[in-house]
Amino acid sequence: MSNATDRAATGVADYADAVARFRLADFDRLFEGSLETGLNVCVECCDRHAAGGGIALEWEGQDGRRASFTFAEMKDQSARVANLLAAQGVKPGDVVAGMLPRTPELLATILGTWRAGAVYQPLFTAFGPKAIEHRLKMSSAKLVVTDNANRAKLDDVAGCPAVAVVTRPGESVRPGDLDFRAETAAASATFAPVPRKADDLFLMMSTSGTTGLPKGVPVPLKALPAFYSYLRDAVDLRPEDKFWNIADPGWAYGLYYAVTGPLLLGHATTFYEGPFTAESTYSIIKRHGITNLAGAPTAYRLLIAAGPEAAAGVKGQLRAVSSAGEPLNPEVIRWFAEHLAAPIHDHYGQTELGMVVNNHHRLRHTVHPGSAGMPMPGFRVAVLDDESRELGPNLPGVLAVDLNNSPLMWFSGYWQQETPAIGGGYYRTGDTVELEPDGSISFVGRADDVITSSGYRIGPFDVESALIEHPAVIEAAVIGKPDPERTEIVKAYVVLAKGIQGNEQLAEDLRQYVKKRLSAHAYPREIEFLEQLPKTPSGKLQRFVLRKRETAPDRDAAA
Ligand SMILES: CC(C)(COP(=O)(O)OP(=O)(O)OC[C@H]1O[C@@H](n2cnc3c(N)ncnc32)[C@H](O)[C@@H]1OP(=O)(O)O)[C@@H](O)C(=O)NCCC(=O)NCCSC(=O)CC(=O)O
Repeated sequence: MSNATDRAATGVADYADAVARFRLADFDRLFEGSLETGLNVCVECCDRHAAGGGIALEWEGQDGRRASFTFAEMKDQSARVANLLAAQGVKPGDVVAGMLPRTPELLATILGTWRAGAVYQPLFTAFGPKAIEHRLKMSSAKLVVTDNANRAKLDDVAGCPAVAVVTRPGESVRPGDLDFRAETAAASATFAPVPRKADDLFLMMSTSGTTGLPKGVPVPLKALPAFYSYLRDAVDLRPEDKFWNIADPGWAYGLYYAVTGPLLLGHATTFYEGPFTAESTYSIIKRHGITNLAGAPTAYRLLIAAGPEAAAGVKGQLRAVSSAGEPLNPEVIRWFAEHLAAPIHDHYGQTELGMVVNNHHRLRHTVHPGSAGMPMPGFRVAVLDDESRELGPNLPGVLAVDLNNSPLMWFSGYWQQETPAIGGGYYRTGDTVELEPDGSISFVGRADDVITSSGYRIGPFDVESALIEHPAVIEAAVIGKPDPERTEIVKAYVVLAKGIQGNEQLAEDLRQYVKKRLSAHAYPREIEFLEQLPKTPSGKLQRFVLRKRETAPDRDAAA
């Protein structure tokens, strides 16, 4: 299939019309293969775009080096990786984990895994051994592809599978590890893509809940039409755009929409390997001529904090900006209009769903500042009360997906776990919202204890478990404390072992402990020492009491 058909789909369209005309079968003509009889994700995201000579990846390293990679080059690389995997005994359906920064080798690993018919599992490079071990155990991954900067974290992982290491110049790999560069250079550049079907998996994600460790989210091939739709209808990715999604492919928004989605549309993606700063972000937008940008509100608020002068150099350059991961403040929308002359739209989704409620850039409907938008065509959502009755406008309830009327829905339950969120014909998101009279959705808050910080979903139980492994800690309770920049920050209340005094040095030790053991992004920025934690008579932790304490107006006076 040529890109011409994809291109014909772009251009502004009426929202109601797009909803009325939605047919799942229309996606068949967008793919080379068929979800019913078999397709290969690497073929759809890479091979079928190779003949046109187009660019698949624009990459910029931490040191300012830049390189472009065509679809044809990535096809070649994917075959070499697939041969490496096959030589290691990886079979279709097996899981291959990647713990790499945003490099060309990361993209080759993802595509090569798909080419072999295997399942790619992301491991965020900020994870520590505890987060890694849980995920590798959960997925039974057969191989981890990483670099030397992250290799040592696997030493403490019980039952770690085989490891392939991507070296930088001058580096070597330790005995027993595979040298990714040497192996792929020596491997054949042909590998027949393995066809898979609608219910076969191609990604294994994880997501945090209130209780227990993160759950596995298996993503089947039938998610591809939903990922395609989001890029086309909400992001409005057009052939002439230069697209950059700032999110890291270690998470859903990055993997679904900085990798899978754009490549499915035959569009180049952009990887910047360095850490986020306002300065580097503006300079990449300028240097790469970015016209279509996606990311989390925290990133946008950090751009705003750098001031209007920093934005002046790219004012008028961004045609469409998409925001996901946290609710977007109306102030950010106003600032982007004034200082960047850019429309920024809020989009709502979850790892379990992909993006489902959006202020679409391509589809015409009213956009209210502060609203999450309208359901993407192919999804029907409802607002439910506690008895799963659908509520009318202006009543708070839980946002749910109507499973019988959502042909794009692909999630059918967590990996090898009960999924109480699914039942009675609905998937309940756990987010509290209100339906507006025009059918749009306004976000109210989270219905459980899950923390939203900087666009990351963080499970309090995960952080509490890491804290109590520290010898000084007896008990811990973790909540999200409202924060103007990061939506919430992780705050921990800690009960110390007998005889140990809480002080700033110990608080810093605990922060570093969680950063190293669990993850660099999930550590408690604030720590308070308490004599005891609020609990029910049966001993159940009452995080809501602590949350109330944080939001009480006289909090500072009382402290
Ligand atoms: C907005 C940001 C760019 C801001 O970056 P910052 O660096 O300021 O903050 P951060 O929260 O990322 O990082 C917190 C700390 O972790 C460190 N850190 C971050 N990444 C790291 C890495 N790869 N390796 C080692 N350390 C790392 C930082 O230096 C920082 O340390 P220190 O604090 O010491 O300085 C980023 O938070 C971001 O990209 N957020 C969006 C996340 C996202 O993609 N969300 C959408 C999908 S969520 C999703 O899909 C999941 C779901 O919803 O289920």
